[in-house]
This record gives sequence, C-alpha cells and structure tokens, in this order.
Amino acid sequence: MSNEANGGLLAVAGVSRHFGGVHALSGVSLAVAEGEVHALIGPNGAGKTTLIHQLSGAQTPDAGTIRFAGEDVTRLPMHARVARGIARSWQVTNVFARLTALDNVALAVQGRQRDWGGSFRFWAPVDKERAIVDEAATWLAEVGLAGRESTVAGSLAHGEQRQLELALALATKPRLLLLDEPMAGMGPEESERVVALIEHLGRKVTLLLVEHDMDAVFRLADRISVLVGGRLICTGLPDEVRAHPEVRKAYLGEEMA
Ligand SMILES: Nc1ncnc2c1ncn2[C@@H]1O[C@H](COP(=O)(O)OP(=O)(O)OP(=O)(O)O)[C@@H](O)[C@H]1O
Repeated sequence: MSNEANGGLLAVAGVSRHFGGVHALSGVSLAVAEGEVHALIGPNGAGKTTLIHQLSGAQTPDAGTIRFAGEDVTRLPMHARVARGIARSWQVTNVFARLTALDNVALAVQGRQRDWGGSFRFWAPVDKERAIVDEAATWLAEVGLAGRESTVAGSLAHGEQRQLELALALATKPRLLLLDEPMAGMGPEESERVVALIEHLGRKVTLLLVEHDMDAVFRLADRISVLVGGRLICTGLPDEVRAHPEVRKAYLGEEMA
C-alpha cells in the first residue's frame, strides 16, 4: 500500500499526553506526506516539543496511535524508530565535544552499521574504516561543514554545532527528520545559513519542523499545522494558514501580518 493510502508517511491519530493536570496534547491527528516540509507552529506551551517527543519515542502517548510507513510505532523505543527511519536533530547528547567533527559523524555511521547490520559487515577492517570515514565526510559536506572535519566539536561555533547535529541525524539515513527549533539562539547570519541548509535537506528527506521564526516557516514549509493549547486547530498550505481566523487570533495578528 502506498504512503498516501495509509494517510501519509507519518500518520498521527488522536494522540494525547498529559503531565499531572496539564493536557499538553489532546487528541492530536496529523499526517505528513513523504517528501514534504511540514512545519508545526503554535504559541509557547502549545505542545509542539511534546508532540516531537511522542514521535521520536522519547515519550509515549497516553492515548492515540502513531503510524510510520504503515507500521504502528506508538510504543516502540527510540532506537527502534531510528532504525525505521525517524531521526531527530536535537541530539546534543550524541556530540562528543572532544572528538573532531569527522570522528563524531564516523561514530554515528558506525553505530548505524553495527545496530542494524549494514553493507560494511563483510568488509576487511581497513576498507571498512575508509568507507565509514568517507561516508562521514559526505554527511559533513551535506550540512555545509566541509573543511571543518578536523575541528574538535567543542570548538565549533554554535551554528556549526547545530549543523553537526544534523549530520549525525543524517548518518542514520532517515526517511523523516524531526527538527525542533533548529534556529534557536542564532543570529541573523547563522539563521540564514541554517534556513538555506533546511531548504537543501528538504529536497532529500521528509521534514517535520518546529520553529518560532515565522519568516523561516513561511519560506520553508509546504504545509503548516498549528497547535494551540494542545489541540491541532488547522493544517494547510501557508496561505490558508495565514488567513485562518483561529490562527490569527492565537498569534494576535503579530507574526502573521
Ligand atoms: N515533562 C513535563 N512535565 C510537566 N509538564 C510538562 C512537561 N513537558 C511539557 N510540559 C507542559 O506541557 C505543555 C506543553 O509544553 P511543550 O514544551 O510541548 O510546548 P511547546 O509548544 O514546545 O512550547 P515552546 O514553544 O515554549 O517550546 C506546557 O504547559 C508545559 O509546561
């Protein structure tokens, strides 16, 4: 069955999650089609990060289902979801500050090979090492870090560290990449670089992007979903979302002008 027939590459149905008395997500349903850049927006505390946690496997919903490529992944642990092609860029804990950028990505490539048996299994160690390092260099180039291979990760600029995290996520060869506020804490120049990078990645992998920068969202997204108070109030094309009365109300007209 095609992804479309299943309601999208990612199909979220009736997902709820509470923390004590706080209903962070209430019956959220959302479909992400293969190949699209789908932005998830909403005011502070709307539940965006909580939804990303349910999708990545960092948390499990109280109710509802999450299907990925037709398979129910609602209760799968994070590593099993990564193996199926769901990656998350916000993986700071995976960066070894004292290793070089190249070594960091090489470890991620090796991890993928080790964890779910890759094509390098039957290679001689020396060829295997070369193949891993070559692939790692390709991912670094893909995120705009060519030339920074030998730089120790801890010495990279803030924006470059985010680019490195993206390379680590890409090294898992995802079909869906979850990006939670990729431009957070960046100045205009770094943000512009990351927007261009996301535009580039969006042509290669399906993206679900949480972002507060509305200029970036409206520039990058094919479709936008809006969460307010844990409820999904609309999904649509950028122009439809911009014109939606409830969305304008939620944002008090400010960013949507
Ligand atoms: N681990 C937790 N324990 C208690 N409450 C939580 C927890 N995680 C999230 N919440 C609450 O759930 C609600 C949704 O939070 P969430 O971080 O998902 O929102 P958000 O849309 O990502 O916000 P922001 O844009 O400010 O990052 C908030 O009220 C938050 O305080």
